[in-house]
Amino acid sequence: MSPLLSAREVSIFYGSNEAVKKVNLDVQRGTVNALIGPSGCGKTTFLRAINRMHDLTPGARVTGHIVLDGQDIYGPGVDPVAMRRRVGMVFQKPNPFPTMSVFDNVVAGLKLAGVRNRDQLMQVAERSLRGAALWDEVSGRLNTPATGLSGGQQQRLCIARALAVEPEILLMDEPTSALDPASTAKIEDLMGELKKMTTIVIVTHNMHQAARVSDTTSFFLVGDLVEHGPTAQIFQSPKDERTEAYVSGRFG
Ligand SMILES: Nc1ncnc2c1ncn2[C@@H]1O[C@H](COP(=O)(O)OP(=O)(O)OP(=O)(O)O)[C@@H](O)[C@H]1O
Repeated sequence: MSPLLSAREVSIFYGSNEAVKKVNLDVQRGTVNALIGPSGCGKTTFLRAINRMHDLTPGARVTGHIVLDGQDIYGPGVDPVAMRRRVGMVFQKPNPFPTMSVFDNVVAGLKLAGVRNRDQLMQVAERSLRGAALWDEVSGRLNTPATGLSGGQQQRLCIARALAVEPEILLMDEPTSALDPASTAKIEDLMGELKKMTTIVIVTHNMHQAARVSDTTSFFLVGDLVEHGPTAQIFQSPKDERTEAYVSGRFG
């Protein structure tokens, strides 16, 4: 099957600084893909390019091609707002809409798209909250403020919010780095279920996490994609000695 996402010769510049250098990467449908590497190597920069977030950063420039399900997202005539609807994003720190209830947070994207039918919104809210393994904890408090949830619950709420609009791909930028170990474990457990619904690209600093949750791993080093392959191979028998040094904890 053709990959869901193909990056071809993708370079990303901040002014004259080339933070990502001619990256080629394929992501298969229904998989979890981890981006690993030391601080400042370009993982987040690459992730954000998949959502055209650099359009909003003054001085940032993306060259090359990122093809999502057959469409070059940087192609002429592509509307970035429409394109971003196909891509979900979960950030490092949970960022629920603070003035909204749990329910309104989950269905915010649908409401923005004009859906008003209460039954339909309820169905989507339940499906998304179940998908994010949060339903049982919040089904009795859907109309209470989202800010009343714990940090881990807020992050799963953000995952539910992303799932509600059925993204083709879900980008997660260190989604557990602000969470305690129990909440982290819950989100890691969730990954296997999430990939039945969508395709995931996750940036993580935590190599154990990458090894636990991902099918493929990409190792970045100062802007280069040094090695990409099945996670077991990257961690147990990497081909490049720099990957070997990193995954065995000798630097980074
Ligand atoms: N908005 C920005 N403006 C200018 N330079 C930036 C910007 N964002 C990132 N950079 C630079 O681009 C390079 C890659 O940064 P990036 O945040 O993508 O790395 P990272 O691998 O995600 O790091 P970390 O693991 O610390 O989050 C770094 O040299 C960083 O300083």
